[in-house]
Amino acid sequence: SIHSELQQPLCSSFDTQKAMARPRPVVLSGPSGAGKSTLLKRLLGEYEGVFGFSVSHTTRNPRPGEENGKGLHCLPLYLEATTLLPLADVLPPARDYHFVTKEVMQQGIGTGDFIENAEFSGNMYGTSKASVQDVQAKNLICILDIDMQGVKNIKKTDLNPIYISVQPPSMEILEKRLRDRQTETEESLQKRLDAARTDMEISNEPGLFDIVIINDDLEEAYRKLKSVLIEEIEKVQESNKS
Ligand SMILES: Nc1ncnc2c1ncn2[C@@H]1O[C@H](COP(=O)(O)OP(=O)(O)OP(=O)(O)O)[C@@H](O)[C@H]1O
Ligand SMILES: Nc1nc2c(ncn2[C@@H]2O[C@H](COP(=O)(O)O)[C@@H](O)[C@H]2O)c(=O)[nH]1
Repeated sequence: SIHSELQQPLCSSFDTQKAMARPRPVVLSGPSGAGKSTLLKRLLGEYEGVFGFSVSHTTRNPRPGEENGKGLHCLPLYLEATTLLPLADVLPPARDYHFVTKEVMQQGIGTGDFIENAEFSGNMYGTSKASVQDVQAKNLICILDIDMQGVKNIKKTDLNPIYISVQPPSMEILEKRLRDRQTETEESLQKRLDAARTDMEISNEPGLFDIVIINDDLEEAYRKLKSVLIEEIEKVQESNKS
């Protein structure tokens, strides 16, 4: 059961004074394949000791190289050690989860262990209270990489994150990226593309996101991501000095 991981009270009941001092979390959303993990990998690499990734729970099967509960990294590590190429830059980033059964997930939802949960492409996903608390306890900027249902549910909490949407330049390019990533079956790919169409439409709803970043040129998208986060980054860097 995930219940044992959750000893502390939830973020929605955090002490207000402490919450004021805590860095604002970041919600990163957008279609599967838009490039969220790619951008996050760079961000976490450039700013060590500033961000912490909220490790979600999911009922989907792990992809090759994905491990239980580690966060965000590049794969495969053994290859990185044996090559001169900067593989971290050319391989897709692996984003880890707590991989659990449906029963465990449902039990956790039932006992109120999740801030939000959603069904996406036939699998369950959720952000546990503990995953956010673990990061916030270290005074780091907590990053939640979640789908649109998650965004809407987080809006009902008092987490008060910065909301960022990462969008592909077009459906055609998204499909190509997802196919080239070689992580999905045809069925899963079609489900993700269906969800992407809705996501692309909704993302421009006024007030939903603080910024919508079109990830066409990666450098440009990364520059925009940094610019929206720099104030919060500098606050954490300042407080790390003291
Ligand atoms: N600007 C870009 N130009 C070309 N390819 C890109 C760009 N950004 C990301 N990619 C590639 O597109 C694929 C999807 O990116 P990534 O895995 O980061 O998406 P994601 O949004 O995290 O997807 P998911 O939600 O399924 O985890 C990867 O293979 C990545 O290398
Ligand atoms: N609502 C939530 N959505 C989540 C969570 N963790 C991941 N996700 C989203 O799921 C899709 C697919 O992810 P993948 O790893 O299977 O490609 C993607 O859009 C993620 O943002 C979560 O805890 N809650």
